Amino acid sequence: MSVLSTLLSRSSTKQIQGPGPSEEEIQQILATAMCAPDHGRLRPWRFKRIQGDAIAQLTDLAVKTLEAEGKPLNATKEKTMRDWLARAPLVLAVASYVDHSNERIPEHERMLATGASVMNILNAVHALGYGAFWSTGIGTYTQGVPEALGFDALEYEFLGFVVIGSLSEPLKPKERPAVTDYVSIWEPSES
Ligand SMILES: Cc1cc2nc3c(=O)[nH]c(=O)nc-3n(C[C@H](O)[C@H](O)[C@H](O)COP(=O)(O)O)c2cc1C
Repeated sequence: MSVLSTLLSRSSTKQIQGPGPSEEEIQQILATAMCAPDHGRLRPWRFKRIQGDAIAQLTDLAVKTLEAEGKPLNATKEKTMRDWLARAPLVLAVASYVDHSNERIPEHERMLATGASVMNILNAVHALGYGAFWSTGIGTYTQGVPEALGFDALEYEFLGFVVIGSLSEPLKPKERPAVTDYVSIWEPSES
């Protein structure tokens, strides 16, 4: 597949299963994250690899923390999340390092760089024939889950999880919006 066909055919999926990418493939996927655009070379992206038994522990942690912080999942949502994560061979937790000492580059630019690094990951996962889904569920918006992963809220903006695995069914082509609905040509006024 050409690079452009890869970019144009990517879509997010939760229809995944084991096995996950090999260690060599994981290194290739993560290397693409390091190629994201990055104002000031701040390298704000941070990832934690969560694999094997640690995924079940993350799932329990998310359920318990959401409950303890007054945002419990209902039974259906809990089951859906548990079933999905039980099939996942690899989860990446994503955070952006805030670096309060740097006043030159606004924080939103660091978050954009981290977002771009995740986009590279999603595309690399797809290029290698795997599936992925970026989620800000799984207790992302709690205090306890990011903290347990080592992403203290004072230093990091926690941006959720990328759940990765082999496709359990082929990706369905997805209808995408027309470019013209979102892009126009600027015509400067003559005055
Ligand atoms: C930062 C971020 C967080 C997201 N969190 C969720 C989420 O918690 N739940 C969800 O259903 N989709 C979430 N999405 C959307 C999916 O990851 C996915 O992009 C969406 O289903 C559209 O699929 P596509 O990537 O094939 O266009 C999130 C997307 C982004 C960029």
